[in-house]
Amino acid sequence: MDESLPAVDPAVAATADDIAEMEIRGAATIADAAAEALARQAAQSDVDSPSAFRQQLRAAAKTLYETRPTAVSLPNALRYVLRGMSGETVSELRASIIARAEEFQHDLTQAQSKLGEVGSNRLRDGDVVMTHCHSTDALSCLEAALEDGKELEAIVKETRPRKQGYITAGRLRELGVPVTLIVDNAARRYLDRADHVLVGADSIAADGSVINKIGTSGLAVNARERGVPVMVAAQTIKLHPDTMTGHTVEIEMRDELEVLTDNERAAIGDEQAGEGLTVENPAFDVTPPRYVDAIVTERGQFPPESVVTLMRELFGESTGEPWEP
Ligand SMILES: O=P(O)(O)OC[C@H]1O[C@H](OP(=O)(O)O)[C@H](O)[C@@H]1O
Repeated sequence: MDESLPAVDPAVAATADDIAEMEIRGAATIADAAAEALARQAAQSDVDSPSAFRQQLRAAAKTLYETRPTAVSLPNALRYVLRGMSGETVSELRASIIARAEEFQHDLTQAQSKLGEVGSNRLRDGDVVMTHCHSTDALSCLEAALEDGKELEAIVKETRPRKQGYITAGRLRELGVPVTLIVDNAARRYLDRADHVLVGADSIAADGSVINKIGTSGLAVNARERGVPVMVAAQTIKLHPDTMTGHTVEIEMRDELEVLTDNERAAIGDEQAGEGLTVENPAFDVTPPRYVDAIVTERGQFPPESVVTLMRELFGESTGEPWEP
C-alpha cells in the first residue's frame, strides 16, 4: 500500500482481509463485495474536500485490488465504480459512487441470471454434468435448466486443496439434484458417465484461454480425449482487458499450509518449512482455448477464439489501473 495514500474505512480493510483469506471467494462474489466496500467507503467518509474524497476512494480501491491477483472481476468492478465518480462537491461524489456501486451489483445479478438461461439451452433433460470447484455462474446454468423442468445429475469434483466442491454439492442437493462426489483424481474415470463438463472462470484472456481453479486444464484435456464437451460459464466481467495488449494473467500462489499442515509435514519427517521439502500451491491454471467448446456469457455463447471481439467492444483497447481516471 502506498504510504502517501489516506487510511481506508475499517469496513474496507475487513472486506479486503476476507477476500485475501477466502472468507469471501468466487470471482463474481468478490466483485460484488468490492463494489459494496467502495460504496461503504463513500458513505462513511468524513473528509470535506473533493480531492481528499477522491484520494480516499483510490486508496480503498488499491487496498481491495491488492488482495488476490487472478480474478479480473475484482479490478473490473473497481474500475466500473470509480469511473462513475462524478460531481463538484463531496456529497455529489459520494452519491455518485453509491449509485454506481448499486448499479454494478444489480447488473451483476442480472448478468448471472441471463447467462444461466443461455447455458441452460446447452443442457438436455437427463444430462449428467461434471463440475469443478464452486462457481455461481456455472450453478446459474444448472438452476435455469432445472427451472425449465429438466432433470440433471451431477458429478462433483472435490477440488483440493480447499474443497470448494463441497459448496457445489451442497447447493445442488438443495436443488434436489442427485450428486456423486469424487476425488479429483477420479475425474477421468467418471467422464465416461458425463455429458458435459461445466466450470466457471476467474479470467478469460484475449486468445480465449480460460483461467480457472487449478485442475481445470487437466480436466478439459481429459474431457476432450473422452469426447465430453467443456462449457465455461463466465459473465463478461471475467474478460481480462489487459490481455488484449499482451499481458499475461498472474496465477495466485497460495499458502502451503492449505496443502500440508505442520503436523502432516512433521509426519513426512520434515520439521520446518524451507528445509528441503517444498510445497507449491497455485490456485489457478490456464486452459488453452482448443479444449473449450463454449464460453457462456450474458451476451450469448461464444467459441473461445471469438471472445476478443466482445472484449474490444466492452473495454476498448486499453484500461490501465482501476483507480486511474
Ligand atoms: O464467479 P463465480 O462463477 O462464482 O466463480 C468463478 C471462479 O472463482 C473460484 O475461485 P476461488 O474459489 O475464489 O479461488 C473458482 O475458480 C470459480 O470457478
